[in-house]
Amino acid sequence: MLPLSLTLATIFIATLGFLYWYRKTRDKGYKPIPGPIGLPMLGNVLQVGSKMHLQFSRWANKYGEIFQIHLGNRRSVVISDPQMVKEIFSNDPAFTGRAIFEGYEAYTNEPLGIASIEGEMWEVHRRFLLRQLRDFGFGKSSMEELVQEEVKMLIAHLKTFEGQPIKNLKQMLQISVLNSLWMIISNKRFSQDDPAVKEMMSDLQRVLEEMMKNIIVLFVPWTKYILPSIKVFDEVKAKGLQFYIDAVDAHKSTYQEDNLRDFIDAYLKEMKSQSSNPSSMFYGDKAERQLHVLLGDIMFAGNDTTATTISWAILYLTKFRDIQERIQKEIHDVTGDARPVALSDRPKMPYTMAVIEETFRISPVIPTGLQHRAIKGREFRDYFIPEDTWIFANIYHIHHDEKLWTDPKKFKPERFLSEDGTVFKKNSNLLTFSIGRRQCVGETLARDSFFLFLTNIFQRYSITFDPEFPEPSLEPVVGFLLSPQPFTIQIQDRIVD
Ligand code: HEM
Repeated sequence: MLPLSLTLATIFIATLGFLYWYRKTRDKGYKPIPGPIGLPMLGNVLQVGSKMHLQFSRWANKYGEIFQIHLGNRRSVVISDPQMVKEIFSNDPAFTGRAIFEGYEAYTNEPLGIASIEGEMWEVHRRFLLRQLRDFGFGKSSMEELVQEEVKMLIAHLKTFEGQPIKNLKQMLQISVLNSLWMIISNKRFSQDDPAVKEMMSDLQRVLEEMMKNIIVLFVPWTKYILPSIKVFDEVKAKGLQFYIDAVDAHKSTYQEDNLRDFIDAYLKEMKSQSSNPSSMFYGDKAERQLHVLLGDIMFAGNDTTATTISWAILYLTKFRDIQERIQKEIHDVTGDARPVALSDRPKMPYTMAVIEETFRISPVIPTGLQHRAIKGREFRDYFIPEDTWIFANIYHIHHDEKLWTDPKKFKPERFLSEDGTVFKKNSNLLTFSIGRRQCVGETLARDSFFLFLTNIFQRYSITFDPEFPEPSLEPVVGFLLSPQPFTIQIQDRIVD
């Protein structure tokens, strides 16, 4: 327990802080940001509970388009109007910061990578990563070819389970998506049965579970002194880091300037070209450590998010057989089921595109986005957002808001189609990948992978729930991501070889 004097001192400082901010806000004529009252030191953490997206939605219904809470001592604002999210995340660079979580860095006391840093290091690496993903042309393969190769392997692997219950489809998808990412990064893939990749997956799972169990440490850092230590995290972090260090070392020893094989080679080239420029972000040992962490960030951000989203779509199509059959008809009409579905088929497949969009809407896997940090105090519309405030986009709420969607709880792809059902219509209220200056850098890759996996799996197989196992509910499992309940399926081959 904390001594009483420390508790009182903390309450005193928090109260002073609040009064200072309140006076500043009132004196300048800013509108106060409404929100629930919290407890000293913990703020609103206990009210948030384990289903943050649902509590954020309840508060949005009560307080409106912007509300304020405290997560421990972190002042946070939550934006629940899509237009406002676009404005705050797009216009002012002051809102592009990220909170640094001490103790969670890969290299102690050195914020590196891309997803959890800010400032020049972030900006330069974000630009570099976007350029590499956009101009992808390492080795001989295009991005589409790499993903198609993984799709083909997965389809062949699934065939070995025909007539049997398949319990671990999500894990198979995770390995396939991991492979396409790892091919881009490191020109290597793993087999579905590779023990190393299975160990990597289960390590990642352990870290996420541990993080979720100890999530309060992120908001109230002093709780690390009273909670069980985050040992698993440290242990797995060291192992994961070593994996990336080994991959970079292997590339360094086989690097050839005129034969760039993958993302690691492209980064090494940039480092070489900046080797006499100490002010460059690609200079020296620090850049090499940055590369290790960057690789981890890309794998972490890209793998589970994409595989979980595809699992959601497979769950919906298995539950709603009429939608599955309609997709299969569209695939047949376009390809004659005589060749794999390609990205260039998309314009001819409005219904499939609508199913993909509806999955992104109803099951956004990162339901409250990644929080931004105000690097400086700034006016925003009629409000003042002080320095160091966290900013959340209330994505799940926006995607389920009855003011924006009819029957938001229903899986209804038609909402993304023209009235006669022939034209796919985007909807700007969809914020699955967030928006603005920190918007997901992997959106194109994720969308391409989703389309290729989904269409080619359903071209080849019809999927039903295994009758021996209970049908899953559509209620999400809330963890680091919003995931579907585990489900067991059977596949029937639709194509005679
Ligand atoms: C369905 C799949 C995916 C979803 C739903 C998703 C969603 C998101 C969201 C909501 C953010 C936070 C944006 C913000 O802070 O405003 C983000 C950031 C990020 N995503 Fe994705 N993502 C997906 C796939 C991928 C893939 C395949 C990659 C691989 C390249 C990737 C790489 C990243 C990175 C590096 C960031 C951090 C960007 C930054 O901080 O500047 N994501 N993603």
